[in-house]
Amino acid sequence: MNDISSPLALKIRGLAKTFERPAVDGLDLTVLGGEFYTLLGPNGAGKTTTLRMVTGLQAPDRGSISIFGVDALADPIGAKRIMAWVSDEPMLYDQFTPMEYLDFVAGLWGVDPGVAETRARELLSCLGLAPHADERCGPFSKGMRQKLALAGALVHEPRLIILDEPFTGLDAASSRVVKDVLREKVRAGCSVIMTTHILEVAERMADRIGVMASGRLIAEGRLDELRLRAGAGDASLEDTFLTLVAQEQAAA
Ligand SMILES: Nc1ncnc2c1ncn2[C@@H]1O[C@H](COP(=O)(O)OP(=O)(O)OP(=O)(O)O)[C@@H](O)[C@H]1O
Repeated sequence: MNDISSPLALKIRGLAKTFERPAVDGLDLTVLGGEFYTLLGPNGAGKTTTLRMVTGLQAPDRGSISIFGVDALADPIGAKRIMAWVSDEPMLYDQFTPMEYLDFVAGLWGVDPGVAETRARELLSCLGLAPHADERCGPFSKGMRQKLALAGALVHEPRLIILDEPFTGLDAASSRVVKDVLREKVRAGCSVIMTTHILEVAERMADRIGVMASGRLIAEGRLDELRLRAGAGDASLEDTFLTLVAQEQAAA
């Protein structure tokens, strides 16, 4: 049952997926409207599998996923209309120029062509791709492709933006630009959930940080709350994170 007045950007309950072993193991996770949420965890913790289930790329074994009150399992198209997914290996059409790509993606979402063109130019400008707007994407660098994928994900003005490792392979200038665009989106009321291994990004950008291990959320909160939880005093996020994961492994 959809409840589109829900203030929760993302509500995951009892989510589970097993491959050879459980990858996501009864996960409960909530992202508030207007919140920047960062998901941390060691390799294999189940972060990407979680996001792939949220975006409909992987079917869960059990559990529920609601996006602003839209049941993402019962109404995947309704859910996709209000979210964006940026994977760590974006698929682009090499023969398209950025403007053609954005026009194509906007068309899939039924965005009015005039509106789409304005948005496309704004996004390319914000992301520093305006000088390449009419060049074919084929020879683009990884960073340029990553930024164009982000533009493509934002062209239908989603309310929830989901990113898997968006800063991997970006140089300092590109990282800054992507951070600025995401911050601006959150200022405008969007919600973001993002995985990263770059703890400094989580520390600087996240309203709340969730730490996953073995398919479950083992800790969640603001950095000061996580420090308290880890008994880590004024330790860095890296120390706090490593302490939390070690505590979980010791308890397992
Ligand atoms: N399609 C798949 N088939 C089999 N096993 C899979 C598949 N996808 C993920 N897994 C397994 O599920 C577990 C969780 O993987 P996942 O990619 O979700 O972790 P992650 O936290 O994103 O890790 P990383 O930080 O390394 O990206 C791992 O053990 C992984 O090998």
